[in-house]
Amino acid sequence: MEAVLSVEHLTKKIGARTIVDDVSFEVKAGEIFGFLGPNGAGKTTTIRMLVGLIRPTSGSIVIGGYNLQSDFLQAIKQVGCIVENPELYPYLTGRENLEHFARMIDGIDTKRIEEVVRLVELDKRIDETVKTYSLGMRQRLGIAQALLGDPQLLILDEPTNGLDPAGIRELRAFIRRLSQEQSISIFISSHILYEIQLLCDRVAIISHGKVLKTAPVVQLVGEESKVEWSVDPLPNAVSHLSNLPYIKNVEQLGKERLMVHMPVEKIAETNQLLLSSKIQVSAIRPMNQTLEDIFLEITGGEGIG
Ligand SMILES: Nc1ncnc2c1ncn2[C@@H]1O[C@H](COP(=O)(O)OP(=O)(O)OP(=O)(O)O)[C@@H](O)[C@H]1O
Repeated sequence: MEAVLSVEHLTKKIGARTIVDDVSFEVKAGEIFGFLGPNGAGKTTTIRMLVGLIRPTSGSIVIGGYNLQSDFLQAIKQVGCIVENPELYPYLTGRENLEHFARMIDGIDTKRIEEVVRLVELDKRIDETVKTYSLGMRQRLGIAQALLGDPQLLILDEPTNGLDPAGIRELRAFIRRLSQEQSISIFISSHILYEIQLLCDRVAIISHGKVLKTAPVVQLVGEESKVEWSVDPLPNAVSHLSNLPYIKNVEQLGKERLMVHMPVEKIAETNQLLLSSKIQVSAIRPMNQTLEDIFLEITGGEGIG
């Protein structure tokens, strides 16, 4: 699949500190790509480089085939973004805000404004002042503004920050619809693992300025599973399970309960084996592994900030 954004060996040093350290990843056409890391990991600094707000110390950024360093204007035309909060004028209406930003981009007519308003589903409220909007509506107006120039890539920095759970759900559904209905790739940064897990196709995990892993979300979540087993007698079960090559870890939870790190597809086979060894199995509960667990594993137990 074609890459809409290609980042290679991106590094940003500020003074003696390396804030972004040799970061490489690709965002493919049509995908929702998650950029996941704790506070202070270097996400915003990376995004500020992606949209040309600050210069990389080294490395390259290619957007829609254009190199950001050597072909800045063409490259930047391919991107719509909201870094931190969308900048909106509260005393103007939603439409007036869009008209204002449209004046700064060549070739945006009222038809395009109507289109983006429909896309972000603000038709009914677009002629009201922004100060009457909820935070979720402001976010959507910000996204409308980012979409004005019909970009190939939309970059959203922590878009759910400050939203309530209903607002987060709404924004998630909206982003998914946007990705399905428009030919646009979406890059979302977040420190909320659950968000990325629910929304993204692929994810890069960043910590201390370095990308630790890039993988499809399903692969990450599927790779590692925890299964809780209720067994009796427990010591026999532990010794049998510990000898199986596909079992990574066996943790004792209670007198009869074990948490076993294993592939979900091996549950039936393992159950047979325990039963044939006269071990009673009274319950098997696969736990939903979250990206949080995976993050902790990759970073060797470091918190998520
Ligand atoms: N101009 C700067 N001068 C010095 N340090 C900086 C500068 N900009 C960022 N940093 C530091 O670089 C680190 C990464 O910051 P960045 O904002 O990119 O992280 P982040 O992953 O976006 O986290 P957050 O979600 O908290 O914004 C932080 O420790 C921050 O204090």
